[in-house]
Amino acid sequence: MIGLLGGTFDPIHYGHLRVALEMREALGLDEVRFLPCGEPPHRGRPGADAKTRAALTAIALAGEPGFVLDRRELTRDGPSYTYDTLRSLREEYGEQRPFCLIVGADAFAGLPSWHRAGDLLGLTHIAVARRPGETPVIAPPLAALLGDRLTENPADLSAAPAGRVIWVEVTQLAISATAIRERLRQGRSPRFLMPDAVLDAIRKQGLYGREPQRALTDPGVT
Ligand SMILES: Nc1ncnc2c1ncn2[C@@H]1O[C@H](COP(=O)(O)OP(=O)(O)OP(=O)(O)O)[C@@H](O)[C@H]1O
Ligand SMILES: O=C(O)c1ccc[n+]([C@@H]2O[C@H](COP(=O)([O-])O)[C@@H](O)[C@H]2O)c1
Repeated sequence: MIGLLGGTFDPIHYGHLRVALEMREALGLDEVRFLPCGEPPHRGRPGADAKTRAALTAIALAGEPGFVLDRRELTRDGPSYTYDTLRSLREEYGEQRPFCLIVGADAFAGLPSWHRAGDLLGLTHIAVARRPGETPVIAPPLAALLGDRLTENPADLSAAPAGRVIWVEVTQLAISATAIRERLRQGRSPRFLMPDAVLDAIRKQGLYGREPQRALTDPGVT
């Protein structure tokens, strides 16, 4: 089964990486494809352009087997609708390969407003990252989409190409790209919230505002 983690990744951080890894383990995914949005459908313009966000994502994934950068949303015109991405993946992998779209609970709550929301579960399973101890609140429009598709058994997902929804408990890391951008803008460090290699690239390219120079050189510490 292929895991699909779409996001604006503006920039990628440990919240994304950790959820991908725990989903891979919990669901026995063959790989997790990270799909940076070209043009995010439901939000304003990102802080960095699509090519840059994808390049930072590539840096973050380097060296982790089974984590793959998928650039297909970057080259499409218009909003990066997940429905179009799933159709494109189906053309590549055929109708039988199980897909599992990975989403955070926040993104999942907004699912009814997505483009062709009613058709998505015909193309993929969905795994929702749940905080430990959290009882998911499912509003009526989402309940209508879900029907009886909820399962607690990962084997139900491997057994079919699409159509089931599972909640997976993941270590909650209260990290958001918004908070990272804000820190960078204010000259505060986002170190340890994201891979050092990603932060180095951000600093080198002067993205998301500037951080102050260190007053002292500290050999061996970056
Ligand atoms: N800390 C986190 N833990 C679990 N899932 C996360 C976390 N941060 C983001 N996600 C999920 O990853 C996917 C992509 O998220 P996105 O790129 O919008 O990151 P973000 O940090 O939420 O960004 P922003 O703060 O700019 O909204 C979404 O499904 C989102 O719910
Ligand atoms: O297809 C849609 O209409 C749609 C609407 C909102 C979000 N999405 C997808 O959900 C993923 C997370 O979105 P975001 O805005 O939290 O980065 C990303 O892959 C988006 O393309 C998709």
